[in-house]
Order: sequence, then C-alpha cells, then structure tokens
Amino acid sequence: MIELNDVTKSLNGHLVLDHISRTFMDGRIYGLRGKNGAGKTMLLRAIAGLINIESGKIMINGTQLHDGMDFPPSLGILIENNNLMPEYTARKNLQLLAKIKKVASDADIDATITRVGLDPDDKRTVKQFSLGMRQRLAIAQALFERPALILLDEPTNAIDTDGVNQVRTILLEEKARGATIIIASHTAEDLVVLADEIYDMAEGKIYESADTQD
Ligand SMILES: Nc1ncnc2c1ncn2[C@@H]1O[C@H](COP(=O)(O)OP(=O)(O)OP(=O)(O)O)[C@@H](O)[C@H]1O
Repeated sequence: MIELNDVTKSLNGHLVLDHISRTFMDGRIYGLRGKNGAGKTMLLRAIAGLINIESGKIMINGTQLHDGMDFPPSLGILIENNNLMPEYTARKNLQLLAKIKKVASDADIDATITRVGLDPDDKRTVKQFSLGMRQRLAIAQALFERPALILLDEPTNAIDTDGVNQVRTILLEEKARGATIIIASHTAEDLVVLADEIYDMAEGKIYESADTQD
C-alpha cells in the first residue's frame, strides 16, 4: 500500500505537485489522466523515489520514502525514456538487470519476453528494434521481477492494436497477482478499460474523475 500525505514539489518557483494526498491499495489499478505538463510523470517519479519532495510524506507499506528507504523495495517502472541498452538483445538486457536483485531466473526472463509478444531467441539488438518492440521490452523490464508496485508512464505508446490488447491483459493479470499499479496516460481508453480508479491531474493537483469504475 502506498500512502501520499500532503506531498508537494516545486520547480522554478512553480508547484508541480500541489498538496497531493492519496492512498493506492494492493491489487488495484489506478489511472492518472491529464494534459501535458499536468504533473503525472512527476508524481510517478516521486513515488519511485527518483525526486526529492519538498514537504509531505510518501509511505510504502508503512515505511517512509527518503527516511526509512531510498526507493520502494519491489518496484517495476516504465517512465519516459526507457533504460534499455541498445547494444544488447532483449534477453541480454533483462539478464543484466536480473544480476542486481537476483530474483528473476533465465526462465522468468524468457517467459516475460514471450508474454509481451517478443521472441526471447531473437538475435537482433535493441537498436535494431522498432519503437513498438522497444516499448514492449520496456514493459517486460518493468514486470519481469514480479514487483509489488508497478508505475507505468504511457505504457501503450507506439504499440499496435494487438499489442495494446496484450498489454492490457498482462496488466490485469498483474493486478490479480496483487500488484499495486499506477498508470499515467493522456489517452482515456486504456484507463477506462483498466483502472479501478481514475484521477485527473491539472497543474500539479489531483482530482477524482467521473469515469472511475466500481
Ligand atoms: N526537469 C524539469 N525542470 C523544470 N520543470 C520541469 C522539469 N520536468 C518537468 N517539469 C515541469 O513539471 C510540470 C509537470 O511535468 P510532468 O512531466 O509531470 O507532466 P505530465 O503530466 O507527465 O505531462 P506529459 O503528459 O507531457 O507526460 C510541468 O510544468 C513541467 O514543465
């Protein structure tokens, strides 16, 4: 469970996170919707521990970020420019990352690559991938260690229709596994299909949306 209590952040004298308080529960998908510059990515960065907030608290399962821990301990993240290594294959990319936490086996890696619609035996390197293939691999990178918390910024960007349906199915499976999932998007459809709750963001503030599902 993630709890944000009166979180603020300003950049250049401008509040980009304006007194945000929200609770995100396990086994639920939350959608963040809003125009360019609304603060969606900033909020994901804050929850991921990637920026320092000015005031307020972010609690991850009862431990305070930046106090008891630097980063959420079990986090899968896809934010803007992915961190894929262009000189390596899909499998090698995930194998190198797997060495850090040592929770995913080679079998887990291959299964996740297959799950996002790529071929684990593909000998091409990421720099030879299409934009959509890179996005699929970035999703695999966020999910392959079965994280408790999944933060995704525009996950279906550049992905074709079949892929979008595949990604939606995967995210519902991750939700059923009990992950807490927060998805930022300025396209409404993913969120209406996936999210248990949708929040609108505008100028660093967060609001309930009329489209929230039961
Ligand atoms: N590195 C930065 N330096 C200064 N201001 C920034 C920086 N990054 C973002 N901002 C500002 O923070 C605000 C929120 O940006 P953010 O990227 O969170 O928006 P967003 O809702 O994710 O937009 P988009 O839909 O374009 O991804 C914007 O006003 C933006 O100008």
